[in-house]
Amino acid sequence: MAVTEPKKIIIDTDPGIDDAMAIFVALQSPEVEVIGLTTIYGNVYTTLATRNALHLLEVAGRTDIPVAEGSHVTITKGTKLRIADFVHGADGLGNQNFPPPKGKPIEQSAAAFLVEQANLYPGKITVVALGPLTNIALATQLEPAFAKNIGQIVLLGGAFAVNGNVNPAAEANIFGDPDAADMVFTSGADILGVGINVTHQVVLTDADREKLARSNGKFAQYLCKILDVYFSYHRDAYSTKGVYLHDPTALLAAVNPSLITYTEGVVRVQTNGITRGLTILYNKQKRFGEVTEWSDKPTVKVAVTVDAPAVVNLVMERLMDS
Ligand SMILES: O=c1[nH]cnc2c1ncn2[C@@H]1O[C@H](CO)[C@@H](O)[C@H]1O
Repeated sequence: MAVTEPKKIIIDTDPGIDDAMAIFVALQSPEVEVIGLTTIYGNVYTTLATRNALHLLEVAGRTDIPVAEGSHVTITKGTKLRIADFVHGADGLGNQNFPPPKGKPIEQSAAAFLVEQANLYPGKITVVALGPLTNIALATQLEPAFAKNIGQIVLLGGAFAVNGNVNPAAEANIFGDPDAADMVFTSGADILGVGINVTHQVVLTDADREKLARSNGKFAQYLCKILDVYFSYHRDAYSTKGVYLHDPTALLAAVNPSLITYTEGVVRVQTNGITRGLTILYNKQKRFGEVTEWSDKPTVKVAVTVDAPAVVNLVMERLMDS
């Protein structure tokens, strides 16, 4: 029997409670091999994202996985960042005051690590991007062949034909660095965008959390501790009975593409004005008579539907079986 090699993935992350969940699910997924974490601002500042990434790997007993620290500023060197500590707690991990990690990030920057790995394993690496897209955009600037060399980029970002979660126009990861997002979407890489139009269908309920709490799984137990802040944010902000599994859904779309369906088209990102961060997919159903900002740009995949019960089940199973 032919044994299929696990898919090599690099998770670009801003941990973050749902990031922690996605990282743990990835470590429990035999279909993939996590070859590195790269860090970015978003849910927390980049320095704290690095600290949390190292901490999560220590919790998992996987300090063999390198962490490369990413950018502290946007692709246009912007320093006024929007940090979602009100979603994840001031420490990004549910205000638990975890001790500082013992480990350190590698010397290489996130962008340099991404470029190096894509060159080492051309066409073989999947980047799962769970935060603003600055590091990926930097990688395309550092190495013009990056878009060609990287296997796939599965990114959590955008709100396709629905309201955003920062404001009615914009989703948080795209809003974090719209210029970088537009560069990545038009880079020519094989991209699958998973937006909140899809992830808002994937809800972990109170009953699911109680089931996690009753299990002996190491990751399930850890997550139950940090999930409180995430649940109370959702109770205040939405009328959903539970929390959205944004990052785990994007991760599982990379692990098992049959969990989602997608459409194809050209995505551009609004980079200024009141709709800064808006993602617009041109679905190619109309042949426009004139040249538009979408003309002659590379096509990407955008997720349309998700098997939400299957995603929730997989997340639960893998966290409980740890
Ligand atoms: O309401 C929100 N504002 C800002 N960020 C959010 C909100 N809800 C979730 N996230 C975070 O942003 C990504 C999804 O857009 C997820 O990583 C999630 O943790």
